[in-house]
Amino acid sequence: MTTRHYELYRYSIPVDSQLVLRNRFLKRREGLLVHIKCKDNEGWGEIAPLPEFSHETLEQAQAQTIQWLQDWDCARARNEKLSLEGLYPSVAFGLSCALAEMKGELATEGNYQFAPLCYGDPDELYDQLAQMPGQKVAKVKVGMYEANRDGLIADMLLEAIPDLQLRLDANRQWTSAKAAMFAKYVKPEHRTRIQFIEEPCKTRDESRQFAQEQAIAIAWDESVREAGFVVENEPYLTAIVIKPTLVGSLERCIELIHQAHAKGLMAVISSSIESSFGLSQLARIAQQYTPNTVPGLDTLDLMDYQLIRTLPTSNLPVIDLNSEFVQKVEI
Ligand SMILES: O=C(O)CCC(=O)c1ccccc1C(=O)O
Ligand SMILES: [Mg+2]
Repeated sequence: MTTRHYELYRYSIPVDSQLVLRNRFLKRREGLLVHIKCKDNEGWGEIAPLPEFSHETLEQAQAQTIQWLQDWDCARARNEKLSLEGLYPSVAFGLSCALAEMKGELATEGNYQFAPLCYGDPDELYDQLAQMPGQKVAKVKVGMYEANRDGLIADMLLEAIPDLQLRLDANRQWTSAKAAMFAKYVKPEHRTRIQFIEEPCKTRDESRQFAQEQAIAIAWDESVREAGFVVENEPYLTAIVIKPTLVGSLERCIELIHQAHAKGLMAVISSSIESSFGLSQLARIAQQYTPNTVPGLDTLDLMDYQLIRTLPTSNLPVIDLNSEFVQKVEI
C-alpha cells in the first residue's frame, strides 16, 4: 500500500512598494508552497496568484488546491490519475511543478542569466550590463511616462551600448499616436536591436499596424492569456511571453513553447513576481525548454527575502519554513 503525503504552506513576504503594478503598490507578496510525496519521491510547487493580473484570489486558489490534493489522494488510491484541467492557472502551474519534480521530469540545472529589468532609471542598467556575460539583453518598462521620453531612453541605450539588444514592455498603454511618438525618437538604424516591444498598443490590431509602419518588432504577452489564443506567424512578431503562473499547467506552457518554436518565434519564460522558490523553478523550466532564450525573471530584487530555494545570483537573506513569514496551512 503506497502512502502519499501532502502539505501546504502559506508565505507573505514584504516587497518594496516601488513595485508598480498598473499603478497599484504591492506591500506583500503572498502565495502557497505545496509539497507532495509518494513513496520515496517528492516534489514542490509554488502557487501565487498575482493581484490585478490573476483572476483568482489567494483564498480561492488555496481552497481549490486543498480540494485537488484530497481528490488526488483518493484517485491515486484507486490507481487513477487526476487531471489539472479546469483549475485556476496559478493552481495548475504550482501543482504541475510539484508533480513534475516528484516524477523527476524537471531538470535541476537552471538558466539564471535573466534580462535585467529597468523600471525607469537607465543609469542602473549600465553597471548590470557591463557585468553580463554572453548576450546583452535588457528589458525596460515603457508606457508609464511620456512616450517621447521612452523613445529617447531606448535610443540612448542602444546608442551607448552597441551590442545591446532591448526588450521593451508597454503593457498595452499606448494609443497609436503615442506609439508613433515613441518611434519618432528611435533612429531607424537602432530599431533592429529592439528584440520586441511587448503589446505596444491598446489593441492587437493597433500593435500590428504600429509594428509594420515603424519596422519595430513586437511580442504578445497579455494576448497569450486570452481565451482561444493560438500562436501564429505575423509580420514583425518575434516572440511570445509566457508567465506560467498566469497561463496554467507546465504542460500548457510546454505546448505554447512548442507552438512558438514551430513558427520560428522566441518563447520567453517570464516572472509573475514569484518568490525565489518559484523563480528558481522557472529558471529550470527556461533552461530545459527554452535554452537559447534569455528568460524574463529579474524580479527578485523587489522582495526583502528569498524563500528556501535561492538564486545563485542573489545576495538577499533567506527565510525558511520556520520563519515568521511562513505558516503551515492545516488541511
Ligand atoms: O517579463 C519580465 O521580464 C518581468 C516581469 C514583468 O514584466 C511582469 C511581471 C508581473 C506582471 C506583469 C509583468 C509585465 O510583463 O508587465
Ligand atoms: Mg508585459
